[in-house]
Amino acid sequence: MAPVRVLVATAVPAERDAVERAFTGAGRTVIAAGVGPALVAAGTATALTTAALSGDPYGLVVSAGIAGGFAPGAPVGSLVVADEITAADLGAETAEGFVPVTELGFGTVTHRPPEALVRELSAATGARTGAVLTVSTVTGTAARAAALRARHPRALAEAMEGFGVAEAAAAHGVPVLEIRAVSNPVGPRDRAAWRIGDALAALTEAFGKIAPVLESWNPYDQ
Ligand SMILES: O=C(O)c1cccc(C(=O)CC[C@H]2O[C@@H](n3cnc4c(=O)[nH]cnc43)[C@H](O)[C@@H]2O)c1
Repeated sequence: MAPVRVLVATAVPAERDAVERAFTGAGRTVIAAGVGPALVAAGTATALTTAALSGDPYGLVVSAGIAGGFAPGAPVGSLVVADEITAADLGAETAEGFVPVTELGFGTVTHRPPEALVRELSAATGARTGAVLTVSTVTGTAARAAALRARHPRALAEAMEGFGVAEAAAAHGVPVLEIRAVSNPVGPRDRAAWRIGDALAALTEAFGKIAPVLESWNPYDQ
């Protein structure tokens, strides 16, 4: 069986380049589709549609990049593979607190990557597995971090694109993964302390280990 074609969607060129350093070749595409769920969803959907129309569709989509990590589960420098990709701020604020769109009768807030593949990638890379939240606003206070953790006790990391990538993949019936290297703790804002270089190096190392796993992955073995 031929390997599935893989589309990796990152936010910014530095993340794209970090992935491409270890993940290139036939059937592998890495794009920098922009910051935030809407822009990355548009870029991912466009790439998926173009490939499908050309008769060579992708069989797997991966959201990848750096992220904030929730303490103590995901320290700076660690790697996270999502077993759940959840939109954390898609809903309504009410007097009783946040209500997700699903409770308002709309859409979805969670996508689940293929379980067996998540296990294999975690074994190959040493990554932690858990929920990765998608937010439109980077958390900047301890109070917000605590509120997110209270609503999502399984959350290991937050980033800004995973759910957008997953929505585009779901619209095409293609499975999705999210892989994040932690550059900063989720909490009080200290942008100068983000360890971006270390996280990008961890991302490159991870994709070197991920490549052979995806090469031999059978999508019917979910
Ligand atoms: O300035 C640079 O050199 C640089 C290199 C690579 C990436 C960046 C970014 O700023 C990427 C933004 C991207 O990172 C994710 N991210 C990282 N930490 C968090 C966080 O604590 N909360 C939410 N998102 C985070 C996010 O996906 C952004 O798109 C800069």
